Amino acid sequence: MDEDILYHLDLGTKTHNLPAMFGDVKFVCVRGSSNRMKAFEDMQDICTGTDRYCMYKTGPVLSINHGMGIPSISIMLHELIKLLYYAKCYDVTIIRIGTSGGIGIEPGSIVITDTAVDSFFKPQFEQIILDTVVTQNTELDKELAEELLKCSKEVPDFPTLIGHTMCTYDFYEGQGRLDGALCSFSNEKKLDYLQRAYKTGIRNIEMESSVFAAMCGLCGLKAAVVCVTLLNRLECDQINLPREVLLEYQQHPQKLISIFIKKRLGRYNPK
Ligand SMILES: O=P(O)(O)O[C@@H]1C[C@H](O)[C@@H](CO)O1
Ligand SMILES: O=c1cc[nH]c(=O)[nH]1
Repeated sequence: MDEDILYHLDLGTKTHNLPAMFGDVKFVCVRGSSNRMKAFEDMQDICTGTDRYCMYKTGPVLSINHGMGIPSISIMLHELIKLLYYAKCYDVTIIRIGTSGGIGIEPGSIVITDTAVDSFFKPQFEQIILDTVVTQNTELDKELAEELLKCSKEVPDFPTLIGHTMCTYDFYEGQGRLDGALCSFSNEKKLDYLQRAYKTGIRNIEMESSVFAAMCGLCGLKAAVVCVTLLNRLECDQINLPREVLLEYQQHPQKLISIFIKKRLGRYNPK
């Protein structure tokens, strides 16, 4: 294309010098909400002309939010990956830092995803392209997951593990919840489903990992998904912890990723 407008990011190849703005990026942290982004970086939003996404950059670290669910993160990833390409970035590591519902593990734990699975526990993402269902691979980078697990030894105050992550299209019935506006199954059916999920190695549920793994894999980006669990779905559906506790939990993956980045940059000084 003579010109490419990254519409949802309010950036473009003719209006912005993308290599000058982003050429040194080595780490991209993506997360759901823009507020959480603000807590991460006290910086000027790069995507000022749009309220779809917010983006902040500190040296080699780019942070961007992706909203909720597969369609929202997918749009952001298309434009972000093109941005990295136009900026001539190389050796980029991309990490989704998120929240999730845990299965059979203590709330506050971190799950580093090895493979994202769908609601049938299959390690795949079904993308509809034109009128064809295209099945894409959802495995994440194993070495990166191990490196992150190693970094977690520096933050022993919360358990961290590697496991499968189930990615759904909905927060309520789609995640086997009984507390939505619609509720079409029994508590027994719900527990049977979640226990079967646990037996296949699934340790948490969220709503973006499958398309994230698939798109990053297809584009050759080393990617990881690191989510804190806010509740144990074998015990409840409602997220009923006090706001302060939830905010503290959300810091867990952030602390881990900050150690990981500092270590990679040779700037980690354990206290
Ligand atoms: O934005 P985060 O990482 O918290 O994402 C999870 C999955 C859904 O987008 C959202 C539902 O509460 O939480
Ligand atoms: O249960 C949960 C908690 C956070 N995010 C989800 O998608 N599910």
